[in-house]
Amino acid sequence: MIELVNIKKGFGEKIILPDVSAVMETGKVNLIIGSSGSGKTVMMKCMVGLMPVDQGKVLYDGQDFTNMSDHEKKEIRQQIGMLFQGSALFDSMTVEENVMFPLHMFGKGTLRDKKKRVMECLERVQLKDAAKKFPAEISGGMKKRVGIARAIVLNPKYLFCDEPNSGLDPQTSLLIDKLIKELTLEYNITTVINTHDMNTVMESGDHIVYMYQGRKQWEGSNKDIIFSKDEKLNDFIFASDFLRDAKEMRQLEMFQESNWRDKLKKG
Ligand SMILES: Nc1ncnc2c1ncn2[C@@H]1O[C@H](COP(=O)(O)OP(=O)(O)OP(=O)(O)O)[C@@H](O)[C@H]1O
Repeated sequence: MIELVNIKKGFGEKIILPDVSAVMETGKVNLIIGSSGSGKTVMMKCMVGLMPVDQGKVLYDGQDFTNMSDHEKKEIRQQIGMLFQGSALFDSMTVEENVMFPLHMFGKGTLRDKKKRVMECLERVQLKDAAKKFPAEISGGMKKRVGIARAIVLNPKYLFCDEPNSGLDPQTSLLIDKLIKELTLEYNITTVINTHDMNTVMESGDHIVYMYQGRKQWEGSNKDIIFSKDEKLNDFIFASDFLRDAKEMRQLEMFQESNWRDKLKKG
């Protein structure tokens, strides 16, 4: 579990996150959503320590990351996997070498053990056959999967994904979402995804934090969204007439489920 406690972050006079508190839950896909400029990336960078916070703290399973020594921070960082926007693979390295990279940096054990672990991860993302290829020789979806294999190679407790679906077609996006969700459950990872993708929200949003102008405007699950009365959230998620209609249809379907009265009361 990752907790943000009263995080404040600004640049000069400009305050981006005035006071954010949120919990990223273990074994769940936690999504940070919000329009452009709402502070999602700044929040994620504060969480992983790429940006120092002005006030407040970030706790990793109860440990105060914000006030740790560099040595202690390094230990937490080794438990963090990151999937960057655009995959950020090294072009001059093969798929296998890209996935090996974190093991060379931080991993213990023999070269043989490391190679075995790399192949396990490539197998998990169904890319064993592409091990000797270079990034230029594979598709965007495959690159994302290499990025995922690299992010999980050190068995992370925490996984951060920045816009994992950017540049992918809807079908490939769904496959990537499914893979991230499966890995999250399989290894009980605290996964945090920064996304604009509404498919991801509706399919993978176990826990969603909606940011509006640097503040946490709403939080809940993909099921709660259907019944949310928060106008800003509704304008953001159900932006088109088509999606508003789809929401109403889904509400009708869910009304027929047993606990609909509770959902309505909750809002
Ligand atoms: N290093 C920086 N220096 C100054 N301002 C910054 C810096 N990084 C971000 N900002 C500002 O913080 C605000 C929030 O930016 P952020 O990148 O977090 O938005 P976002 O919600 O991730 O947007 P997008 O969805 O477009 O990626 C923006 O106004 C941005 O200009």
